[in-house]
Amino acid sequence: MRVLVVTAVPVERDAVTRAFTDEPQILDVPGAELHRAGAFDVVAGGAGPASAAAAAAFALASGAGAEVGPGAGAEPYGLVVSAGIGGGFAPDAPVGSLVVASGIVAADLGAETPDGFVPVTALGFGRERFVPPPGLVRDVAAATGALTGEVLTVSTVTGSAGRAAALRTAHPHAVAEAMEGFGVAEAAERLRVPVLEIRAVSNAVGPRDRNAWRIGDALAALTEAFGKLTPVLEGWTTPHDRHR
Ligand SMILES: O=C(O)c1cccc(C(=O)CC[C@H]2O[C@@H](n3cnc4c(=O)[nH]cnc43)[C@H](O)[C@@H]2O)c1
Repeated sequence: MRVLVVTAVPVERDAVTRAFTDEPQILDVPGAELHRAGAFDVVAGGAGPASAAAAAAFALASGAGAEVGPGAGAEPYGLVVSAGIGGGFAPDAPVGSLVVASGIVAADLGAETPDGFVPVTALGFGRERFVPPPGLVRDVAAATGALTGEVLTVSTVTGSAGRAAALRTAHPHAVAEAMEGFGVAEAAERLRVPVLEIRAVSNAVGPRDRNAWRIGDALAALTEAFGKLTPVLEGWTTPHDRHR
């Protein structure tokens, strides 16, 4: 099974491919540059849900997921993974920890009203959550030592204790936030490809302190996690474990 991984920035992409090789094969497909390492095609699609959705959609539609060669079928990608660094909610997800999303949630998609934030579904359209395959989430977490919980997709990085508290009140099962997961999930859903989100925690969600971000440590944790994924994916039986 070929896996598409979507990161925001090139250093995250390279942290993923480094788990397998120092010299990934580079494939230019319309709208995306795929770095191929083993079963993983990795694209740095840009920051934010819109960039991530566009990059994921182009890569998925490119046909690059089709295996070629003797005995191979024309299989599309079997899994899409939104991956990178992220902010962790204290105390559950400390800096340096790894998170696998049990739910991928659009936390700021909706409307502000005098009574507070109203999610898009309460407005009568759209969706606010994708649920990755539960068995795969469990197995990836077990193999990598990751925590599981909801990962919020936000368009604005949280920068205050008040906003962090409000997000946790609205999403009590949230353990992390990042900016791409929901966009990747939207693209994957259109082709009925299962989706995962894996985040290495580089900073705490809360008052902005860019100097405290531990990006190098988080990128190393991401590399280590992807190095442990191959046996998990080889043992995964997709039809029995679909997302909802
Ligand atoms: O400055 C650098 O060297 C650097 C290296 C790697 C990545 C970055 C980024 O800024 C990545 C942005 C990416 O990270 C996610 N992220 C990380 N922390 C948070 C957060 O607290 N809240 C939301 N998103 C976060 C996010 O997915 C960004 O797209 C810089």
